[in-house]
Amino acid sequence: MTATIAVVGNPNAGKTSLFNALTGARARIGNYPGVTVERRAARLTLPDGTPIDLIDLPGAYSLTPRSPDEAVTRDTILGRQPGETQPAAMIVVLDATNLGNHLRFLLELKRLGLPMLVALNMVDLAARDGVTIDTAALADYLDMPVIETVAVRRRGLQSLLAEAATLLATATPHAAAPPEDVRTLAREARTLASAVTRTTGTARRTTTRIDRIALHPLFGPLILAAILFAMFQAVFSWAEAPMGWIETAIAALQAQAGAALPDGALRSLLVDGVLAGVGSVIVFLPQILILFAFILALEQSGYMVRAAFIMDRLMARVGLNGRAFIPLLSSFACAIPGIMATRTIDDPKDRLTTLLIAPLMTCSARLPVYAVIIAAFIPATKVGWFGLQGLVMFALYAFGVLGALAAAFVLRRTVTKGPAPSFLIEMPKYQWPALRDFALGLWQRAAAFLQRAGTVIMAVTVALWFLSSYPAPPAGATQPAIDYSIAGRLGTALEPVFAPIGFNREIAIALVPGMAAREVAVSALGTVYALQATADDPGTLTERLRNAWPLPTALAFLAWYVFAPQCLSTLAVARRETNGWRWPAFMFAYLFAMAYAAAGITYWLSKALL
Ligand SMILES: Nc1nc2c(ncn2[C@@H]2O[C@H](COP(=O)(O)OP(=O)(O)OP(=O)(O)O)[C@@H](O)[C@H]2O)c(=O)[nH]1
Ligand SMILES: [Mg+2]
Repeated sequence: MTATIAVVGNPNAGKTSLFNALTGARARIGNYPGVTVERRAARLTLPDGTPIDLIDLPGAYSLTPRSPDEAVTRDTILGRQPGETQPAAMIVVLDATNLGNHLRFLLELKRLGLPMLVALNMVDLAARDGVTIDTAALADYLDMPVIETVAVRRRGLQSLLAEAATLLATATPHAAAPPEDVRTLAREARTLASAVTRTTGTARRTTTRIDRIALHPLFGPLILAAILFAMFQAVFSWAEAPMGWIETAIAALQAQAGAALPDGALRSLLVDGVLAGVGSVIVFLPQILILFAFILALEQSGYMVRAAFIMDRLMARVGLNGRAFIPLLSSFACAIPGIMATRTIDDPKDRLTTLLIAPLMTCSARLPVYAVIIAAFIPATKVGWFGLQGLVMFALYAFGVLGALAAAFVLRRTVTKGPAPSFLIEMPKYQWPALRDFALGLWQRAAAFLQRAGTVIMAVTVALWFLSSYPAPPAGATQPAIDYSIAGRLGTALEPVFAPIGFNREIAIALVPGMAAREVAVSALGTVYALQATADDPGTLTERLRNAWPLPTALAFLAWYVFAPQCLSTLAVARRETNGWRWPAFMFAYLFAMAYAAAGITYWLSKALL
């Protein structure tokens, strides 16, 4: 059997960066504690030819877990994970700039008696801070190899692997020592750290200086608001040109396919189904990339945790702590990693609340929905310095956040009642995002988006095209063809449910496949309206919507999507994370009620006012 080596250490020490560098894996990294929440393994060959399985683990402070992710780490190290044996050895990753704290966990691990070696990581940042470490003395004291590494620059990896090979070949496990009191270990760690560390006066100066402004009680929140605001303005203004190119390309493809194929079902499937549907989603790639670029920069620079800290006071008002802010901010990308990130929250009720409100954060799949409607109904004028479209987008995100806070407020007083949790989190050091990781992260998101467009969205769109085209209308039919189709009838059946909130039959049709993925609502509208269009109408989806929907309907549709309970994958992940259908069912129900109410209120109010 292949031996396993576990990569262990405190949160944010650079374990996953090291794991990626050693195995070529592409696991998520970020400059804040709690990025990795699951174990992950990859095969690797040591210099002497031995194959091993390297296991990346969630960061932990000790073998006494405080949250579900730390429990995974303990169970893996102790060999308690079902179907797994204890690792043959451990690579303990230490942050060279934070030895005093990180050595404590190492000293605790050492008592287990497993062969160990130390990756003294982030020595580049230590040097920046004027910190040097006497590696030989540290190795001597600990009685194990200590190798300096810079995981993000792939420095020290060869020596690390060579030592790992020697360790596996020669070391025999010691007898385990009984666990030691935490305080004794902490004292030993601090003494050891100061004995091997030389500091010139500049330590952590940069970070402290930036934090004096970034965490300032007045400037802090202003800076955070400005960053988020700039993000939404950028999503609109920077993406405009590339979106135009993609639109032109798709229109050209449609024209070519239309000219090349004879009039009939195949042409309609390709032009009105696949190209109109999938094309209407792909157009949003530039916007999604800009959004992700901002989120990645926030995650990797170290600002994310500051944002959580600034938000803590507001979060406390609704009964959550700042810790919850990180999963919630990740949910701007997608609720699924957001929900998984709640594993780092120690208090179960706090965790459940965060998990239940995560879908209210506007995920990137909702961006196309918002953008289509905004482009169709909100004029591209300027309000002062800002574009009106960007402002509306910002407002929609803000409504999502306010909805989440309101939901948390109510939940914490009813179903997830419990004591107010305290907020304790380590502030990471600021640093520029590593270009390679940044580019890779962006590429992964783009690939995932295009893959969804090519699989789920394409499949659902094609299915919808069939349902909207068949049965074909009888000869001499007077009504539009879609009236006779299965989807048309389904839409007509659902219409009464949605008519009170201003939704028409086409929206009712689009909402059903939109459960698969939220963007599908856009591709579905693209297909449904393309099928309804007459042959000599070359309009885009935007133009078609503008003609077909009154403004109150469009606004109600936006309001619906702020709260929409859709996306089956989110419900499935909620089921997995809460071990049952009870909470996902609750989540669906309360989100549906909120969406319905919000859309209804928006519809009737705007109808009365406009
Ligand atoms: N300058 C520098 N940055 C590093 C080094 N290793 C990792 N980083 C950065 O440190 C941050 C944390 O890296 P991760 O690999 O996600 O840390 P982790 O230990 O897996 O963190 P958790 O999964 O949260 O426990 C990232 O922003 C990395 O880019 C290093 O040697 N030098
Ligand atoms: Mg990690």
